[in-house]
Amino acid sequence: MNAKVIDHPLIQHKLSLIRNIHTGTKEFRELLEEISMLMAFEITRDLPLEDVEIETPVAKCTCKMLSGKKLGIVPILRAGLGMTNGVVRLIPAVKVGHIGLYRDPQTLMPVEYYCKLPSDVAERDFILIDPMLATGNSLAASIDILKRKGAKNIKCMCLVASPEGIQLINNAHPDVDIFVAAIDEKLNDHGYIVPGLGDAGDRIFGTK
Ligand SMILES: O=P(O)(O)OC[C@H]1O[C@H](OP(=O)(O)OP(=O)(O)O)[C@H](O)[C@@H]1O
Ligand SMILES: O=c1cc[nH]c(=O)[nH]1
Ligand SMILES: [Mg+2]
Repeated sequence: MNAKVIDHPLIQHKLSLIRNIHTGTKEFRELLEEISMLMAFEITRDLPLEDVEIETPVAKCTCKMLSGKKLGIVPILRAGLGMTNGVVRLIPAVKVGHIGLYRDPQTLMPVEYYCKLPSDVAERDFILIDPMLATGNSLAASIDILKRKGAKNIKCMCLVASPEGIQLINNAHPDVDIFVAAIDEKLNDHGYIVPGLGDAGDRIFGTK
């Protein structure tokens, strides 16, 4: 299974606060941004480094810096926006694409309404961002879009996943690694993750 649970205590603590029905919009947003930053720290741990010569106030030395690998992040609208700033704060020069999808409540299938990606998709490694991986249909469709445009190296960053969603991505896109803060128990009859955190988009933007 290409799913890794990032079980750092700080992430787990903040996730529990986020799940709480009594956590309001302001706190929800702040916590989600903090968790995103912590998750991005782990997801980027294999970024390549190169040697550079640096002169400190004391001596010259050989140090490590990022080798300049081209990276892009792609939040899936709307809820993915809630995890974007945390990553951008960690990687300030990262290019940001957007894929707009909403899940039809009857069919649970994604409906695409927007797509704007960096022009050099084929040259970049991507992190797709969406807090909720429920049926997996939205994430699978987004991976399809990125691959059709030429992306070859895609990772996914989700806050909470269902076992069903992870299975679907593994079957459809076995080359794609998924990083999550938690794998919950199941989906309910309406395709919501149980226990989950409710509707992530509504909780981030205060629309319900
Ligand atoms: O795995 P799935 O079954 O496809 O469900 C997950 C999708 O549902 C939510 O978005 P939603 O459709 O509510 O749109 P929103 O972000 O605009 O609220 C969530 O942010 C995912 O994109
Ligand atoms: O539990 C879920 C499932 C889909 N979308 C959400 O925001 N939450
Ligand atoms: Mg929603």
